[in-house]
Amino acid sequence: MLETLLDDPPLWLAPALLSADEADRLLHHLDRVLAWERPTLRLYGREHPIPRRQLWMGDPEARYRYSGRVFAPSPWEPAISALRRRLEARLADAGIATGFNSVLLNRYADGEERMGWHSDDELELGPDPVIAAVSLGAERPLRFRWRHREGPAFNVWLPHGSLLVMGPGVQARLQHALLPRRLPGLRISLTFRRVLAERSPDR
Ligand SMILES: O=C(O)CCC(=O)C(=O)O
Ligand SMILES: [Fe+2]
Repeated sequence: MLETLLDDPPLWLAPALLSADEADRLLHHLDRVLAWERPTLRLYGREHPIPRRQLWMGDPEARYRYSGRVFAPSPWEPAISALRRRLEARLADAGIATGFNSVLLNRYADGEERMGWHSDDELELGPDPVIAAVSLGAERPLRFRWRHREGPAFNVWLPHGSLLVMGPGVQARLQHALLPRRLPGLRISLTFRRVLAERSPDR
């Protein structure tokens, strides 16, 4: 069920949170119904469209800062609320407390679309966040590297319908990226988070 990929800090994978049928249906549903956005990032005074599409969703108070801007989340879409309940139940069974109140959805049209190196270590996530990532569509590797070169970089391949859990310490000690690859096919990921209201930006 939950395989341990790394002990310290903990990284867990459930290769089949969803059945292939459920994952297919959810992929096409989300692709069709969501109002996907392609915001721009400001880098050295120039605006660059991000190399993927995305959408923030969550409770109204779960405001989020991203690239110097504050986002108010879209309201929960029913299929995503259902997925949240299901993965929270699965994690509770494994003794992992969550309380997710927001999710970042990422849509990669093909292998060219990507996300660069980062840690999800924004202040509003608190010091040791647990982040749960559901993957749908094309199987691609999430690449990890140690911030202080404690070990070699490694790939985690994320199958259609899988759940990857980044436990306490993963953001502090590692970075991750979805690098471009010559792979065809749409991929959507959902990264569930808990934004702490008292740390949430108020503008
Ligand atoms: O698409 C992925 O699997 C990675 C997404 C990610 O790192 C994020 O949403 O912060
Ligand atoms: Fe991330």
